[in-house]
Amino acid sequence: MDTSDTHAAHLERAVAVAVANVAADGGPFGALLVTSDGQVFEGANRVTSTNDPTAHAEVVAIRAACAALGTFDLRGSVLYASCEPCPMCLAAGLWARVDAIWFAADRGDAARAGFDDATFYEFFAEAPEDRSPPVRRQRTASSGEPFDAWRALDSHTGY
Ligand SMILES: Nc1nc2[nH]cnc2c(=O)[nH]1
Repeated sequence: MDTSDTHAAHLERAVAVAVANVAADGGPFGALLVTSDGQVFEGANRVTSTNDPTAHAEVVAIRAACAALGTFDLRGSVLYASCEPCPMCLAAGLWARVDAIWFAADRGDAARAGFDDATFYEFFAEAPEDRSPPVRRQRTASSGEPFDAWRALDSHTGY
């Protein structure tokens, strides 16, 4: 059973990864993915160094764990982040099926350092028709075909 000391120790490490990443010209974000058997996978923000806007610390940690473990399902794992996950990272944690997410600093702290995490949460709080940039549906004749093909295939790998 994880104690609050365990969570604090993992968060301290995520924060240390974030601080070290600043000196390496990366964003001030670090994350740890800890599996149920205690394996630890670290991620540091790599957005500017790899020209990848999705390379947030949490996503980097999830990708490292999935690549090393050979799975897309991290059930039983816990994601620790130096800062509250942005909506993308939160969704990545959901898709990875992690059991819990813990964070240290919050979206307000990130905003004070010039990051848009809080702004992007506000995007989802807006009514869909008021969101900017707009996200609009355009039905097409073939839009159902991918799901038809998926349902028709007995051997598909669900996730
Ligand atoms: N939590 C988090 N927020 C961010 N905002 C910009 N980059 C990041 C990141 O790597 N992690």
